[in-house]
Amino acid sequence: MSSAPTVYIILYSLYGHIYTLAKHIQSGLEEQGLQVKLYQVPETLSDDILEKMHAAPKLDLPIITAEELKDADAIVWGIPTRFGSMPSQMKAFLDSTGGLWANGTLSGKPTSAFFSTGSQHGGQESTVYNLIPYFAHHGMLYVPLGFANANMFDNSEVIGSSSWGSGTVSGSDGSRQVSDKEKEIALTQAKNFANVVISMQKGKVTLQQREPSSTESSTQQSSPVVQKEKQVQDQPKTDAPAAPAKEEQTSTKPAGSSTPDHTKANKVDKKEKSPSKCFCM
Ligand SMILES: Cc1cc2nc3c(=O)[nH]c(=O)nc-3n(C[C@H](O)[C@H](O)[C@H](O)COP(=O)(O)O)c2cc1C
Repeated sequence: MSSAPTVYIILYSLYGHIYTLAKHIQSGLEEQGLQVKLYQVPETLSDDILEKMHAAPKLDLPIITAEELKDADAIVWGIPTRFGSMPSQMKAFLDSTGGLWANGTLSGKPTSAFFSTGSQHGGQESTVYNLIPYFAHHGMLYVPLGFANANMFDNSEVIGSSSWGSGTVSGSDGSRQVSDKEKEIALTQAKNFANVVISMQKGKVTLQQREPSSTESSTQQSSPVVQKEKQVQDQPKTDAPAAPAKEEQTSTKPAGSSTPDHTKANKVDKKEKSPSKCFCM
């Protein structure tokens, strides 16, 4: 693991504000020596509807697929607010990551996010609340911004951002552009996030050097589905049938006996052997 970590910035941007912020996040990450790839999530609205919404021309960015996420060392999400929440385009993409969840593919990857709202109090913070469950379920490591930039204490003008991530305020008609202070906050977020990603990479290398065979298990936890399957595979196979439940009830085994209770073990065994069904691909 000698090359620089690769960060994916994955965004949805209808009027360009998130894209502008993304370019600053990208600069901040690259300044710290990271490789960055920008992607947009698939559009779910028809051209007809997009025209009625006065959407800007589609961004010239590759469209991300869930499968591609496995190649990212870290992921930063760019999210414009919709009714205090994330847009359905972003949610639809995140909902397509069930297969990755089942395999624990994203577990342990650092992640962060930045936001855009039309108004100052339009829900940058509530938007992130809808995002964090996805990170938690995947086992991703969410890195917030904190109050890491002095502009966040400046109340003399409208400034987007919160402790959860940098942000901009586009104005209700989209005419306000990302301000210099918001750009500075985005840069701070990117640099701090880059430091986390770099530190984690160094930690992984150190672990690899110490215990080469166990790096995988010590740095990345597999998902419950994978663990459950492994548990079933690892269980000793026995041809002995489970003892009848009646026997367990009438057992006269003395208290404190060190003899293993096979009756009980067999009962658990039987239960565990019915593999869980996964709702994902
Ligand atoms: C359907 C819809 C719902 C929106 N809901 C909100 C909202 O709840 N709060 C808010 O401040 N802005 C809201 N906006 C404004 C967008 O957040 C704003 O256009 C966006 O952040 C601009 O980012 P972009 O230029 O990257 O598309 C909404 C816009 C649309 C189209």
